[in-house]
Amino acid sequence: MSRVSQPWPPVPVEPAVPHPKAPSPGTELGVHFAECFGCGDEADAGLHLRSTVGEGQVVHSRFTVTAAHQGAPGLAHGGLLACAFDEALGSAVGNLMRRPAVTGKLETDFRRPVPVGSTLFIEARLDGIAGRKIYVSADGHLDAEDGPVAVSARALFVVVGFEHFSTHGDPQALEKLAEQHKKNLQQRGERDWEINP
Ligand SMILES: CCCCCCCCCCCCCCCC(=O)SCCNC(=O)CCNC(=O)[C@H](O)C(C)(C)COP(=O)(O)OP(=O)(O)OC[C@H]1O[C@@H](n2cnc3c(N)ncnc32)[C@H](O)[C@@H]1OP(=O)(O)O
Repeated sequence: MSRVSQPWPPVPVEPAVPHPKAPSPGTELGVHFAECFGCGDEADAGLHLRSTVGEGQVVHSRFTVTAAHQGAPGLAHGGLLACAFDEALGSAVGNLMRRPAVTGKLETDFRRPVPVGSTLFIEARLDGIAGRKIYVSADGHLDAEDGPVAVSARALFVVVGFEHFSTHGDPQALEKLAEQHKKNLQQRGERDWEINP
């Protein structure tokens, strides 16, 4: 099987213009939900991924691979790396577009092994939007922002209504998420999001 990839985005798109109230470059984004496996500080074995807004339509994320993330001895599990990209890409979509969206499709290219103890620096970017479909991609650099690319990913996020989470998820935990979001905005001196942006 070759690494030659299909055109991306796979359909004609409009530029994915960040929301006028999107956090500005340099903003540390904080945890979006304390129990989130990707970023939550209450998820002990989680990835504890941290993200910062970059220039343009980019979010920079990073996480350090621990023994809890192993597949083969001393090496990160590929599924966990995919999880990190899901989180990093979702963070770019949620924070820059300020629209609730879920992952519809996520593909990963694993190019180099990622050892325990290494830090992956993930640069995620918005590639375009077509109706409710938001296309994003990311590269994960080993141990430095300009380190060798170990993993790349592409994903489609689909914009959903808030009822997606209240209908299918845990409404009580959803309140916790809303509180966390408010706290993050207050810490950044910003106002709350609009439900209908
Ligand atoms: C608000 C402020 C935020 C503030 C700041 C928050 C920060 C926030 C950080 C979050 C960071 C966490 C990031 C983790 C994010 C997850 O991990 S989300 C969890 C994993 N994903 C899921 O559970 C989704 C499960 N799937 C579903 O619920 C439904 O299939 C979907 C994706 C909502 C789509 O269903 P639907 O709404 O009925 O829409 P549907 O017509 O089927 O699809 C819409 C379009 O997408 C296309 N499509 C859908 N799936 C696919 C696919 N797999 N392949 C190709 N095309 C597809 C369809 O063909 C269709 O295209 P068009 O016909 O419009 O051209």
